[in-house]
Amino acid sequence: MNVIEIKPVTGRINTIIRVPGSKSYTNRALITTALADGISSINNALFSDDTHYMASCLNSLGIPVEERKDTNTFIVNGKGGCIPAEKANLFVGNAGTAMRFLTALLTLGYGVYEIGGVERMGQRPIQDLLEGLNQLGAEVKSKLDNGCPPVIIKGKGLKGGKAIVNGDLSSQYFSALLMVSPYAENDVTIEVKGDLVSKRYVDMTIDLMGKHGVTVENIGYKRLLVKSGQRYKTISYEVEGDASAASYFFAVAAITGGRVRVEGVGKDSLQGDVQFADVLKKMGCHVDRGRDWIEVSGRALHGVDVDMGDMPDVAQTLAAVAVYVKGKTRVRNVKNMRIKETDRIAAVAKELRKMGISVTEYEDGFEIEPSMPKPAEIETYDDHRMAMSFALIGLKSDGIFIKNPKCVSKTFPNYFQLIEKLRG
Ligand SMILES: O=C(O)C1=C[C@@H](OP(=O)(O)O)[C@@H](O)[C@H](O)C1
Ligand SMILES: C=C(OP(=O)(O)O)C(=O)O
Repeated sequence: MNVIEIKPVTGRINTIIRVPGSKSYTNRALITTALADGISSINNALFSDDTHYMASCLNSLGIPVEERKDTNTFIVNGKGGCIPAEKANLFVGNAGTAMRFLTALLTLGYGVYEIGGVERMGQRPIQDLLEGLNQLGAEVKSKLDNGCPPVIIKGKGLKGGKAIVNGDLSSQYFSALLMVSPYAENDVTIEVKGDLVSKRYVDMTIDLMGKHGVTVENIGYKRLLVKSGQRYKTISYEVEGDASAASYFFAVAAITGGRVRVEGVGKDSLQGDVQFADVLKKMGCHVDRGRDWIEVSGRALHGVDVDMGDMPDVAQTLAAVAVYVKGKTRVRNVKNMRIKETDRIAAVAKELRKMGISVTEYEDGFEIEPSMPKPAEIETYDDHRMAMSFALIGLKSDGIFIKNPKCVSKTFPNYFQLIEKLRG
């Protein structure tokens, strides 16, 4: 495991950058185009661990996915709702979307399938999705009976009907259910028990399904209705830039007092993480938006008290910014950060404390009382977002080292090259 030092920037940063395609849209599109009948292309796709796991699983299932590296395109030869393989043992690393979406996809097959991942994947809950699928007539279970992967799917087609699913852990369960529902024998009604977390990801799913000509009725995130018999049309799909990836560059502007325009994601994006720019605005940054870009300029900043329930993946980015502002920052309503790549609330608190910063940990978030960070070697817990966020702190203070920086390959393989390029 190697370690890199992030050195402070010297001059003022004033730059334009383009971030890779969205992980969430790329992995959704791999599923929906696999279900369409014939050739689709996914352009400006993200090429990273999470999307490679998804693509290689589809290939193992007999659904050909070709990677064109020169153009960041996936060419998918969809099988119209059929899963050619009758047996497969799939590995998805720590890709939550691949695990959840493939579990649902395989209920449409006829065969026996197993999906597993790295050790941490074996601690990330999936029981609510399994119960939802079983209510729709599937036969899926947690192999070790602990509500977590590996999962076993005895494919026999999906009947449809009504499923009542807890909304408080992950929106990915709902995206997974929605994407396969048109291929169920009967109409599907999904009832959300409690309040749904990460709602914007469900909007993204419905939006992409719409691009294929499939409609979903969303009744206030309480009931989701999908008519059976709808079929995904093949598409040539342009993936927009990844808003979570963009957050690190907005934070660069905020922390260093510079100006960064990120191209590839703009004012009409449905990605919840674009709201990170609004949080920075609340802290005192200047924010501009165009059709295909968002620009942040740093100013003197102050702490905020924010609900990040619609953007859990950028709460760590905010933690890095919070170190350099005046006054406390409180992040709320992101309890499910604890079940992601690591327990992200505990990890943020522990690593900031190493730098001498005072942090209060809550069940649903954290509060940071800023002070000048002391030199520290930061543990990243194999969490790409720990590595990417905590590196930002090093752009303004000496002696910040990041352990295992390669873990950024989960969603952003060239992250550190882009950060280095900012120095000009
Ligand atoms: O649907 C998606 O693409 C995602 C949903 C979110 O997960 P939860 O719904 O589990 O919060 C997010 O954290 C993840 O990175 C991607
Ligand atoms: C939580 C994340 O990923 P996933 O749940 O898709 O593994 C993430 O990318 O921050």
